[in-house]
Amino acid sequence: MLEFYIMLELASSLDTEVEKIDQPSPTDALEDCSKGTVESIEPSVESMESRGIGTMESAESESTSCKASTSSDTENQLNLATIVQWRGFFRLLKKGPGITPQTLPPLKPKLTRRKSKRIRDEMVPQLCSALDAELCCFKSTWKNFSLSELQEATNNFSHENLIGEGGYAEVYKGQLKSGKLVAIKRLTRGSTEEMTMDFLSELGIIVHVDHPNIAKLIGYGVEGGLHLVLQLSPHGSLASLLYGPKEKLQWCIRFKSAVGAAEGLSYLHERCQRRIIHKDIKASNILLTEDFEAQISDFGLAKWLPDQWTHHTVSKVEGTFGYLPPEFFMHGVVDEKTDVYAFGVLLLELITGRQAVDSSQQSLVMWVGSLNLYYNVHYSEYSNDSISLHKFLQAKPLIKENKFKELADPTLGDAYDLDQLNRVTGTASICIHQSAVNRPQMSQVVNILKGDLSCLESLKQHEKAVLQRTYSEEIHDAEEYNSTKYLNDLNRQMEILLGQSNDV
Ligand SMILES: Nc1ncnc2c1ncn2[C@@H]1O[C@H](COP(=O)(O)OP(=O)(O)OP(=O)(O)O)[C@@H](O)[C@H]1O
Repeated sequence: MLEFYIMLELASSLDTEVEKIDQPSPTDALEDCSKGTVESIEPSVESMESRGIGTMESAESESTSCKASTSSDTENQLNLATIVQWRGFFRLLKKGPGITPQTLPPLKPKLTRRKSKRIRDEMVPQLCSALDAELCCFKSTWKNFSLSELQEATNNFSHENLIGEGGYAEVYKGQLKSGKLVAIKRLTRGSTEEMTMDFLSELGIIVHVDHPNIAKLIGYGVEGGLHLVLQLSPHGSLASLLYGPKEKLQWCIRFKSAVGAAEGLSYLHERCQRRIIHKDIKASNILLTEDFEAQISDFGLAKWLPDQWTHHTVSKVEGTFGYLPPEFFMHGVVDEKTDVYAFGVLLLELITGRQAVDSSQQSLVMWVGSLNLYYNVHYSEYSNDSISLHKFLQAKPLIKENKFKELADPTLGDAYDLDQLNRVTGTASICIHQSAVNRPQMSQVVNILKGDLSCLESLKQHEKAVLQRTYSEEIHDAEEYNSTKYLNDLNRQMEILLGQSNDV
């Protein structure tokens, strides 16, 4: 009866709500679901500043690789249903403690009205039943923290407890009554709607993941703002260790975190319940546990892709400058290879100790390119006769000219394992391959980093297959698109985007 009343109440504003679906918004998986909940959250947020320069946004519309058409009635019904569901969800979040599986609204992918209607019609019934089952896995252990508990834990969000700041949030170190140390992420930037999207997106993704290399959520708080309570990573992020005032990172920690982050990404892409694309892999989003195990964090921009979608297309530039691949710039294409490219840039950071974009706005990818240090990888140069990484990399100018010293972080001195450095550099080269199809999958990256090179053979076959299709226009374009053009484009995009972000 109550739901019927809310539906009536909402029906009058439905047109407005439906219109909102076409408007730009930052998150995906839970975006539609969260429409209409914004007013009901009422977070008292202190700061509504615009987002950080390092993270960019512009107007968005999204599409998938699938064709689409349907009636708007179905969509209105879906929209209304999800609005009602999310209102209930937020009431529950406020009430706590814990969320039971039955009370949560199902997740569904974001599908814009114009471009993805048919797939929505086809998918929703399947999704609902599949998701109902999945909701049983929802983490009812998450605790709902009151504002006073969070204030007590953080000494009233004191400046001394501030351990991190991102484009969207402030992160405070806290100690719970039990003595447990936590990190409390308080969403502070963007409009109320944007913060809500981020919050829901992060919750909606984290609920599906469980892996040693993914940050762990302990609970949340929706009183006096939106808060995520996470396990504290005592060493902070890779960025804080690589670029902070602390002692320089030893090579063994760099290598361990590269492997750990690769394992976490491989899990997100290939082994968890959903195909999850993180979309914002970067040094500040890789946290380190007590024993320097890497944990991927910050799922505010993450997307999940249904299996039948080859990729997702966005017209909104979101992510972090310096980590975005060419196909994203050119066509707005998002898929696993978006993360693979960003991971390649992260590897370059670990090797060189240089930021993806430095203070003079120079991109690391361009810097390495301009030094002509790339391996310019062609798998065909790898010979099956001798399955050794040395062979695979031997032909490359970097090794030949013994240029490692130019590339490696000078603070490392000679304190690195040459074999590992070889592997990491070779992996970085193939991850930032300008053509997404030639980048490896993350499970292959894990294998190569660990020294198992058997996947190079399948990459080589794949490369051959791609080359055989050179008559197709698309591939022809890709061939034509040489590294000089790529660097020029990257440069141009950087200027455009910096112009954009400076305008924000
Ligand atoms: N669990 C944690 N333990 C320790 N430090 C953390 C934790 N979570 C976040 N931080 C610190 O806070 C910083 C900002 O966190 P986070 O990246 O989640 O915020 P954000 O606003 O979403 O950032 P972004 O601009 O990348 O989207 C991190 O780079 C890290 O230094």
